[in-house]
Amino acid sequence: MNRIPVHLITGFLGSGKTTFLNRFIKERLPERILVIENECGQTNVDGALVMDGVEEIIELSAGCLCCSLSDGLLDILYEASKRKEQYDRLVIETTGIADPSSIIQVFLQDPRVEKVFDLQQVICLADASQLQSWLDEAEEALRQIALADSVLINKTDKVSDSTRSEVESIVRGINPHARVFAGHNGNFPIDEILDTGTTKPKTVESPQVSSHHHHQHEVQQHNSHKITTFTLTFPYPLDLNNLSLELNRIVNLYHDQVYRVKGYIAIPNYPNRVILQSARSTFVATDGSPWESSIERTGKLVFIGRDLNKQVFERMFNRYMVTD
Ligand SMILES: Nc1nc2c(ncn2[C@@H]2O[C@H](COP(=O)(O)OP(=O)(O)OP(=O)(O)O)[C@@H](O)[C@H]2O)c(=O)[nH]1
Repeated sequence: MNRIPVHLITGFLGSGKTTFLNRFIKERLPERILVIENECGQTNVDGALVMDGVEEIIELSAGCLCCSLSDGLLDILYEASKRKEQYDRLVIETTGIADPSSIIQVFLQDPRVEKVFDLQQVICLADASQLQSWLDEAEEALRQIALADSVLINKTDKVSDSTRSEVESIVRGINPHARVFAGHNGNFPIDEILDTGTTKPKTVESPQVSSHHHHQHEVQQHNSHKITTFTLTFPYPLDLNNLSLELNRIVNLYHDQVYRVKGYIAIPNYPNRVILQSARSTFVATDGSPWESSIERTGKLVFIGRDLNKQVFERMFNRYMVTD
């Protein structure tokens, strides 16, 4: 069954989420896009703007997501899933102060949701003129960048070229795995953005490190923000049955430190890549694209978190490598 593609739009207050969303909707016409707005309190000025150009407006009685974010979202998604013939895509716009991991979790954890919806991208808008100060003030701004598949640096018309490149390097420092685009008034290449994400070959799935370079991983640390991100690569398939216990252990032990893990692995005698991911909660394994016969069955997992020691994780995972 074809699942509904879902795109999560995050970004700090006033960064241009709604402006981008409006462009997105116009560009994807005649697709029907269901928009879920996560506005605290007011429902909602943005809603009217966003619906402009959408063929069908679906009223969801479950109401606004508000502050009990994930619970509200689940109800809304259950309701939206009953009417899935009425739209082609789902876009969720979060409030500026949301920590996206709780929303990502909902898509990974709930089997009823997972069956119908496919969270394909986390897209983060960043205001080029404000990002530095938001990062200094708010942990959520940092997480939004850290967890994004694409970061759209918006409002470049308001800054000099040098500020713009400074902002770009801050973003890349926090999240070296994201694709970074710069632009203004929400004007960004939608098709390229839709080609990023955990399940997209161009980003996580494409083995950028060849299997001949075993264990040469990058370790990136953005010093002022202490976000650590590193990639583990596995030259061989992994024993998923036994690894699962280890994954549960990671979730329990490192709950406060590991924000996001995403990537794919090979498991012995299985024809497809297995996509593994977690957002501060249970790991979820789903079916990925088939292994082409000419390609070695390797794996790659990206970790994003705070003060993580890569070697610890490397040792944990390497125990489950199946080398024969
Ligand atoms: N100068 C300039 N203004 C912009 C740009 N993009 C958006 N704006 C304006 O910035 C303001 C905020 O844009 P929104 O799209 O509402 O931002 P948002 O992230 O949805 O805002 P919240 O929902 O309040 O967090 C609006 O007045 C937009 O017209 C841009 O690239 N340049």
